[in-house]
Amino acid sequence: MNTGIHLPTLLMLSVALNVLIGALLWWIYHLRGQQPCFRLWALACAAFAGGSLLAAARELVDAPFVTGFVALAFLGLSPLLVLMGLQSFARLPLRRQRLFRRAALGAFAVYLLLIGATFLPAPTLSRGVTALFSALVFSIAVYRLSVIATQIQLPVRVLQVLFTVHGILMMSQALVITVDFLGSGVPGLDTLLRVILINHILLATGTALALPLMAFSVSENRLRALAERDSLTGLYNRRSVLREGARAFSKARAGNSALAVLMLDLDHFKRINDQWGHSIGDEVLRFVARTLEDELRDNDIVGRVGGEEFIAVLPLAPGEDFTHIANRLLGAISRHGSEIRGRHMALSASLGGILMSPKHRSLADMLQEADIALYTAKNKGRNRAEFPENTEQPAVV
Ligand SMILES: Nc1nc2c(ncn2[C@@H]2O[C@H](COP(=O)(O)OP(=O)(O)OP(=O)(O)O)[C@@H](O)[C@H]2O)c(=O)[nH]1
Repeated sequence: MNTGIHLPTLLMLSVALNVLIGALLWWIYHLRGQQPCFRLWALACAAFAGGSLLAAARELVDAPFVTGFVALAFLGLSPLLVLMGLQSFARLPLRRQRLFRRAALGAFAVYLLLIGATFLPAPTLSRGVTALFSALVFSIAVYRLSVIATQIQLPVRVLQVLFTVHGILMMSQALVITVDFLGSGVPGLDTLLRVILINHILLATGTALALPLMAFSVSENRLRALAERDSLTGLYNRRSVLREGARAFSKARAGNSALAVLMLDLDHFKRINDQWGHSIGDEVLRFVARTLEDELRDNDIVGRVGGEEFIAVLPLAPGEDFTHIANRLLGAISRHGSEIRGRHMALSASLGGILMSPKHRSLADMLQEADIALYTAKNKGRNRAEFPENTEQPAVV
């Protein structure tokens, strides 16, 4: 079977690309505060390029130790360095990182022993060992990726596919070589190995390109979370909830649909801090955030806008009564908040709620009225909700 691909050209192209990407990763390593994953991935590219060059030199020079054993050592090291980079990128606790590094070094030592033991009597078998080792490393890398980040789907999925296909390819190579070694004979072995090699080269180059893409997407996500989220509760911060709320306001106006704004403030929160300490106070704030998330829907917009003050912007279905939702929230807070981390406390909140009407020109108008309603709720004794446009519906908590 003619693959139609000139292998030496493809090999040289891939070596050149890996050297270039490796240099880029090394540069990024220095630019980005020496994040170790970039150095490890740069070294992985170098190991792949070096191993490929040495293996290719087999045709030109008669130095089997260098073009065989050393080349295979580099080619096995390359996926291991990719995995070590992923491990470091995942920001695991230091103890687990150290444990993994030791396990990786141990596995590499065993690998070197195996290729060393098989190289002289059966050089082809040592290539099978490299393939098997790479397949194992790729399987672990697929698992590691699934744990890394759940928010950024695409680049992680691309890498997972690359690793999976690469793992399967390497496993097939190991199987083909073993079957042939055991004397069963594989028809067209050379062509088969050549096809596997071509795909191996393409996949390795693809991985080198996808790794920085994945790293940047994750960093971008982390930065965005820092800029948009309240670090204590994970809810939107003031800026984001106002921005998203304003968007929902415009959408509701344009679509002539209903929208409500709720402003919620915990009652006597200072007393909780004073009595139980700040860390329990923080726990209470996290509890309220979780309660809001659980009680509200996915398309509702919720944020923490001050110490113990929260805002929710609720797009409503036709005819939906938002006062029920508001009272349900207050009920959930006082019911489930009676015990936090084993401490009995009478947690409650006050709420001001407002329904969008034609007089509101912006979200700010609604917030202003919701704030006044909240103030009224506090003045009327707290633990209640006030709705200026719905005064016939008393707040029941
Ligand atoms: N634990 C914790 N406390 C905070 C945080 N931000 C603000 N606070 C505290 O929240 C308390 C707010 O107190 P006040 O504004 O007097 O409000 P309050 O005690 O809830 O009284 P009312 O709102 O009138 O019912 C202060 O003690 C702040 O120190 C935070 O992030 N964590």
